[in-house]
Amino acid sequence: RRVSSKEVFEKESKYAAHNYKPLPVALCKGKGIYVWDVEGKKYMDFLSGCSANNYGHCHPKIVSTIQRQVGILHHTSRAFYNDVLGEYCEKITKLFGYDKVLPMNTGVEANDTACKLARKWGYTKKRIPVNQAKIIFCKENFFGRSLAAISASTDPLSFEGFGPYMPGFHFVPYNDLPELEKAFKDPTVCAFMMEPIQGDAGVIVPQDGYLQGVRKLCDKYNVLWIADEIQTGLGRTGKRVAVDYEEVKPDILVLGKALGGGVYPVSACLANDDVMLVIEPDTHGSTFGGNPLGSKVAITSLQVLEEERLAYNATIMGAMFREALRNSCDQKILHVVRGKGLLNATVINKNYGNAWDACLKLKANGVIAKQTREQTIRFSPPLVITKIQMSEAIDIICKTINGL
Ligand SMILES: Cc1ncc(COP(=O)(O)O)c(/C=N/[C@H]2C[C@@H](C(=O)O)C[C@H]2C(=C(F)F)C(F)(F)F)c1O
Repeated sequence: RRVSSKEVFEKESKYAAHNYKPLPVALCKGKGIYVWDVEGKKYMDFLSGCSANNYGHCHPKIVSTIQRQVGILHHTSRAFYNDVLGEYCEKITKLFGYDKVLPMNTGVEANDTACKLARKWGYTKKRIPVNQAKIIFCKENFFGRSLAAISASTDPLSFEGFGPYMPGFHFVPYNDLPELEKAFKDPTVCAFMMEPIQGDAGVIVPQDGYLQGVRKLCDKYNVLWIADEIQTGLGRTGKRVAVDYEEVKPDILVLGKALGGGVYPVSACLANDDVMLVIEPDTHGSTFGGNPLGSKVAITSLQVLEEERLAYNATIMGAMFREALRNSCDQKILHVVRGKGLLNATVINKNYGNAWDACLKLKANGVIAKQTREQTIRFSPPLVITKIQMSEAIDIICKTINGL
């Protein structure tokens, strides 16, 4: 007998920490953009596992890669070499145009690694007095849930009750170059970490030219630019990485989520030798970072991204999505549609209820998505979505929104 949704909800509530309040849907199967719940109901996945499932559920090439490699060699630690890591490092550094990669597992680990690299570079190359290095973050940024990451958060939900906080972390408003320049005047600043589009903040797209402005200011004040592309990277915004929109290169590029094909935690910090080589043997690492199983999956995920031209598909499908919602949804109810590629969000006018209630109604109509803020719904389907599937989803979303 298959378990019921109710039993799934109860068991998880009884035995799992209550660190989330999931949408009440119990999934048991996925294929492409579709998922099924335990009662057999089919949904279109418009969250893509927080943008880890860019390639859709159970992509055949990714599934066969992990099935094959897991039976050959899945973990060695970095105490020894393995025949996959070098191949993966060559592929990812050449694809994104950096000298080297430091392989980690989760997004927050890679961002933490980027901060360690930047501080070490600050002391050895920018001659910042030891333990005085500052890193600048944007208000409303999200880089994970670790103690360092929440020290770089302005969202009480992320940091309240978990102090004391990491010293040397300071804030500027997002999308504000004059404020950023003021902060850079402090010679102890070693880096500026930001998301090219702020995800958790509700898909906040900065003005055109912001990224070029950041690049110029980082050059002028000898500050490392860390771009957190864990959510925006790997085709999600319609480019290989979102910074490609302004043809600028960060000093440290951080990737994660979809890098592991949605089947295995793989994250990465990419940098050139003048930054990367400040880390010497045995001064940083992790048990699973660079393991052959995750590395093999990452090779395949990068292949799929390129072969299936998923960034281009995200551009086309994203434009179709925003166009349709702007034209077919009642503007009284839905007055904002924003994003790039297939990273989009809408804001529901609070006279028509909140985003959570809207997501419950979307679920009833066959689309599952999640709110990021009280009134904001993020829509981020897998990048493999087709025109027919997108038009079907648009019909459901518009019907639901107009019926709020
Ligand atoms: C830009 C960026 N940088 C680093 C990380 C950390 O990566 P991680 O350590 O999780 O692998 C994330 C992770 N984002 C996830 C985590 C999840 C949760 O509730 O924690 C909420 C979710 C999320 C947020 F926050 F915005 C979204 F993707 F749904 F949109 C991220 O988005």
